[in-house]
Amino acid sequence: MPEQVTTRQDELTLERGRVAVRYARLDALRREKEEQLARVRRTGLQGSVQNHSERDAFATLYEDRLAQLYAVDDRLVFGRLDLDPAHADPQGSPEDGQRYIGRIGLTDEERGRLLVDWRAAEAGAFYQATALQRQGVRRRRHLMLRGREVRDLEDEILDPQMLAAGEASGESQGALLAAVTARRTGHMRDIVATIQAEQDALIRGRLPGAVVIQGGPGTGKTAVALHRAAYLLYTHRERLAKSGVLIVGPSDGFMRYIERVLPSLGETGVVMRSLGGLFPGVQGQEESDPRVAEIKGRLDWAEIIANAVAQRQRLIPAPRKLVVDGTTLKLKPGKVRKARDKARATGKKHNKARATFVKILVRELAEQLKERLEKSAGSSVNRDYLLEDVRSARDVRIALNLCWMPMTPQRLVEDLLTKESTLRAAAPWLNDEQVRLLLREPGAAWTESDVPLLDEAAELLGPMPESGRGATSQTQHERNLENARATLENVHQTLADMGVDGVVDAQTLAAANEPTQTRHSTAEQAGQDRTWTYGHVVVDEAQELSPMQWRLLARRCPLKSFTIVGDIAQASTLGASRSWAESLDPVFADQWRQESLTVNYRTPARIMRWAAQVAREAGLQVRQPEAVREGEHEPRLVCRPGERLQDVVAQQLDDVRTIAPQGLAAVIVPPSLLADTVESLRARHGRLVDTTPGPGVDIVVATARQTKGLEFDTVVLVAPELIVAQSHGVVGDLYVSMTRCTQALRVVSTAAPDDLPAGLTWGPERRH
Ligand SMILES: Nc1ncnc2c1ncn2[C@@H]1O[C@H](COP(=O)(O)OP(=O)(O)OP(=O)(O)O)[C@@H](O)[C@H]1O
Repeated sequence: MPEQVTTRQDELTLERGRVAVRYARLDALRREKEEQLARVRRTGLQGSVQNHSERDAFATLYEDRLAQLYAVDDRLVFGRLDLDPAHADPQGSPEDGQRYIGRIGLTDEERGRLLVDWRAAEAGAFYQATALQRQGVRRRRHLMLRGREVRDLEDEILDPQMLAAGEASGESQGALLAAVTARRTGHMRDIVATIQAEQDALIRGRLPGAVVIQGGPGTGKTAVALHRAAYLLYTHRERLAKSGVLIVGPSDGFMRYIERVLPSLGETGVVMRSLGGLFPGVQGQEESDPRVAEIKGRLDWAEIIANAVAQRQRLIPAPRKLVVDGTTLKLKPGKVRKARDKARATGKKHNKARATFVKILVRELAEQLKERLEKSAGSSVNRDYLLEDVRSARDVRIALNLCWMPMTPQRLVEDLLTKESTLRAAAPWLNDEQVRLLLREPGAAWTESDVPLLDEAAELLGPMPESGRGATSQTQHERNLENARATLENVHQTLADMGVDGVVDAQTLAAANEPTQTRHSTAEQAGQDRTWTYGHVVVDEAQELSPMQWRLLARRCPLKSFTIVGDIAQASTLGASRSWAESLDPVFADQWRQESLTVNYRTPARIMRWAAQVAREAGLQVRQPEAVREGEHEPRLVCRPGERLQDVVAQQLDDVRTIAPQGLAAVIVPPSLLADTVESLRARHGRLVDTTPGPGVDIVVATARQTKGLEFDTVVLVAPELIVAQSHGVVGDLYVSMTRCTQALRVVSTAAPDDLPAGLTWGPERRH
């Protein structure tokens, strides 16, 4: 035994030295880039526009590279492959036949390979090789670092000859188990060191087309989706750096939970948005009534919005008198109809087609004016001089606006949702109850289910007519873009000569030249532009999306290159689909494929069995994923009819926190109990309690909906019967809540056991 300990110590010492070499190279590169950046900035503001563009292009490049070099500091290196000679790096590495895998690729001064980026093809074997299919790998070594320090290592021997030579095999579960049992912080961590083979195959899947990844709770769907985004950006950088990748999640809380994963993988160029944030300038809040969300999610809204727009192109029932410069003219119904038909026939959007409508009628009115003036003056008048008089006359403006008003999407949707007659006219098939549910007070905050309606409206209305200033700046923008393109040809050659990697595109550079704007990256520009089309879209918790939300997303990526992850059984919205085909066929026809993930890395098996039982009792078809560990703590149902609910909650929370004293606990409540529970627990625990995870927060109190996608060490789930009732009988929310913990679960209720959702009370060991 002492012999083995010594060997292991030797290996650890060896690896510490080698890892230190890689960090030294990282530090050297940072210094180098910092100096280059400082030098570029020092070049000052003199010179031509072209010089500025070049300087800015270099500066952007160095800044991006520096951000990446700083982002990968934590656990830079995590793996080593020992290879058969035939598979060794042709480029060579300082340690012959050994390949180190890390967050980014690094080479030394002699261009020897110090570190292989985990996304490179040569790193694939680290995740995929098995004893049966070695892919040239003799040994796979996991290096476990904390910060820069190598704390431990773990070997997996795949080559039988090495085993025969006395090397211990090891199943390499240690790194994985350490990762899945680690304390939760409220922020998702990357899984780059322990990606499993079935996950890796999905991460490296091809770019075109739509893939939906179905998996039960905790199977790593979110992790896979994010690592796939990083992989695609690395592998298809030329294409995706210009068009960008959009990542969509269910809520802002969820987006905060995942926001650090991609930067830790060295990627910052993605646009991340919750469903409520997909329309620039609007932050839609959660729709409080699920029935309203369901109605607004129906595909009917494409027709309702189209009707509403068409109804803004009005006819007049009888001739209307208009005074222009003291002369009375007549706006005739037949002429208005003709102008409307012609404007519609242009096929342009409402705000643009309006110009045709106005032009025709102004011309017609000018003709009338000409005739009148000629009659009274007895001499001929040039109609062209009269056009401006007619156009700017107050009566004319009012009359034409009433017929064809330029309109913002916000105004159109606001009118629909606040004026009963407008709503009924656009959607005559809605019944009284539906109309009652939809109507709201003017000025009410936008909700996330309004967002696709606004987008639909924007699609049909088009931008508002541009002011003169806007038009000029558009021309200026085009000029800048042209200039940027010319510059780039020059710059890319210089960069290539210098051996610097990275991409700057013309859009980014053009934005840099626009003095009134702050400089925006591709991601920032994309996020602010509704009509931006992305190269790839990642959708998480996709089972919740309504048909209207899918319609919006399809518009954001006409190439239909999507990674969609979700779990049909976790659906909790009223209109959620019962199958992927129901959701995806209307958008992707047969151009999508389904994959699945089968192993739960979060929830212990003993908790998962209980959750699956509850789901099945409610008629959900759940395929219980195999859990990586059984777990140490039996989940408990604490049913105390007649007691004060908040007392039981407080007591169970204290109890469960002893299991993971440093950990993150969640108290998951039905919406009706949120405020009371926060108040009661704040009175006991003060600032440790909050409604979202954050620094200094040990206890998160939230509804099931708000905890979707998140995870905690321990969970106290309160009043399951109310959670189901307040989701209108849908059991998805309860199922989600039961699967959020990594260690221990308590389900607390003061209702009679018979009133609890089916499946919760089975197994006498759960009654306490
Ligand atoms: N290969 C892995 N190595 C280490 N941890 C992993 C691995 N795969 C998943 N995990 C961890 O398991 C937990 C669950 O992952 P994730 O949130 O991606 O699952 P999910 O399928 O999206 O869950 P849900 O649908 O229940 O929200 C996370 O903490 C994640 O980091």
